[in-house]
Amino acid sequence: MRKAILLIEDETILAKNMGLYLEHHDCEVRHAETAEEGIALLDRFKPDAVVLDFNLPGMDGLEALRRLQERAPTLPVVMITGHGNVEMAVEAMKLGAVEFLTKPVSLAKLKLVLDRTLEDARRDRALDYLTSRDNDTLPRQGLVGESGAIRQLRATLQQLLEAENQMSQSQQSTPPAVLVLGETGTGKEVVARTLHFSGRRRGKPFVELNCAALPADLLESELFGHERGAFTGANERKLGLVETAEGGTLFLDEIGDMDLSLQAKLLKLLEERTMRRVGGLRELNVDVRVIAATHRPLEALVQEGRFRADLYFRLCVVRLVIAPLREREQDALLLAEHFLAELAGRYGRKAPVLSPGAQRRMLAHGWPGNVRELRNVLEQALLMNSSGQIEEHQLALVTMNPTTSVSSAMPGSTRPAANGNLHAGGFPQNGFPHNGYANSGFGNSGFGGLGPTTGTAGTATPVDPVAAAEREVLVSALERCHWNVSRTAQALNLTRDALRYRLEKHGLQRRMSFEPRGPSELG
Ligand SMILES: Nc1ncnc2c1ncn2[C@@H]1O[C@H](COP(=O)(O)OP(=O)(O)OP(=O)(O)O)[C@@H](O)[C@H]1O
Repeated sequence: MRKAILLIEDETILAKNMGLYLEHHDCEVRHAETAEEGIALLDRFKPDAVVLDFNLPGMDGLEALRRLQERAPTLPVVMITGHGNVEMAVEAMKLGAVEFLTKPVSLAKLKLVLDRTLEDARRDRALDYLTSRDNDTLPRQGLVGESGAIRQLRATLQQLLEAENQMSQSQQSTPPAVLVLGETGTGKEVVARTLHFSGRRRGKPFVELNCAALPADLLESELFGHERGAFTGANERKLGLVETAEGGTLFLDEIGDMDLSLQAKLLKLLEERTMRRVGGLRELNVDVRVIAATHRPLEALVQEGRFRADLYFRLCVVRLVIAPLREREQDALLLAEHFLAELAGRYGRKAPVLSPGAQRRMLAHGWPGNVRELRNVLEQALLMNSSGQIEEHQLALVTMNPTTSVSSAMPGSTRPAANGNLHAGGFPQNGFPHNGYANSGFGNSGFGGLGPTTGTAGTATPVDPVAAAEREVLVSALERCHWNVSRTAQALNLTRDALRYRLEKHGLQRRMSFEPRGPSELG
């Protein structure tokens, strides 16, 4: 991306040379001969950095620096002066100048300084973003649940936190790695966040990365960063997430999917507290606490040679296992109450209660998608409900086709996956699963309460209960949002395209066209 650089320099030849050089290196440059002119350019040009001369006609460089800082406190300013002006340089640094160059200016050095300055600014912005996002997504109540398994987990977390607090400052202060195991949706990330935000590192970044989401080479550069020119396309030096998490926590989700070659680098990080950027020559010291999680049986992966045993043992210094929801059924109703209150608040409604029938249904369900599934089912039920009481038939609990297996079964699961249920998934972007359920007994699962749903042409085709539920959710949300597509998509957490696809599927777009806003919204 081209960087915007504002030069405030009254020496025309120097300014021209700097401008040409920077433009040649993919910068967009504006030049002002006085501080007043430069400050006036700020709003229009919105520079990424300013190069400011000390000795300017009119307002001098220090005063200009003060004004620039007032107007744009995070804007990096590089100062330029003649030789020997040490006092002024010190003053400028105190005022927040990021760098100081003396005349004659080496253009290559100026470029290096700007590169570094802009990279630091990028990292600061990333940290600000991560911190604000963490504050937004921090679970307010931590782990909800009163089952023996959750109480035990909370007690272990408490012990861990106390042990960390007692680590004396003189000792190696990076706490040991933690491995969190549990089926998908059991709350592994909640545990990781609880450890970070309740511990000594809470003021530092919590950085998460899903190791299954990227191919190995991208993952490596994402984690460890790279030097400029390390590979084709590496036009700039980039800091990795390990460095971004300095002083804080790196949460590596789906660690079981990490490539073997990268596992070696991670082991080095854990053992020696050092890392090297891709294409870099220097070992860098880092202080990052690693929390890794997976729904896969890591022990089995070790035996198969797909996960390094030494890394496994290093990660296992603290090993936390979260029981699946079906093994702590009593938590289901507590979690339901918690989510209904939270979601009702979000949708600006009064929290509904669960009817006795709905409670029984929830207690009998297998929850293969665990707490995430429970939350999604309740969100959907809440959207469909207007009576203040959620009935059994409003819970879209999908029973799994016996031929479909849940890949996430953990060792120790008390119920074979094939007897469980398929993740119902709230309102998936690709729609509710509705193939293959015809013979699965799904029709008896309580959707009858939605009433018969006609097809687009009103023909008496056999009712597909999942499609019926989906249609019901759509209609109810559309009505609440006065058939406004954007607002409905937002309410259902869908993209406009995904919603449009679904409206067409259910023949609902014709109805939209009668609404004044409909056709243009549908695009
Ligand atoms: N005990 C709990 N109390 C409150 N909320 C929970 C609890 N467990 C899970 N959740 C919520 O359930 C959802 C899924 O949890 P989370 O993302 O932590 O699961 P996960 O095990 O990391 O899943 P995955 O393996 O798919 O990454 C989140 O919305 C989370 O806030």
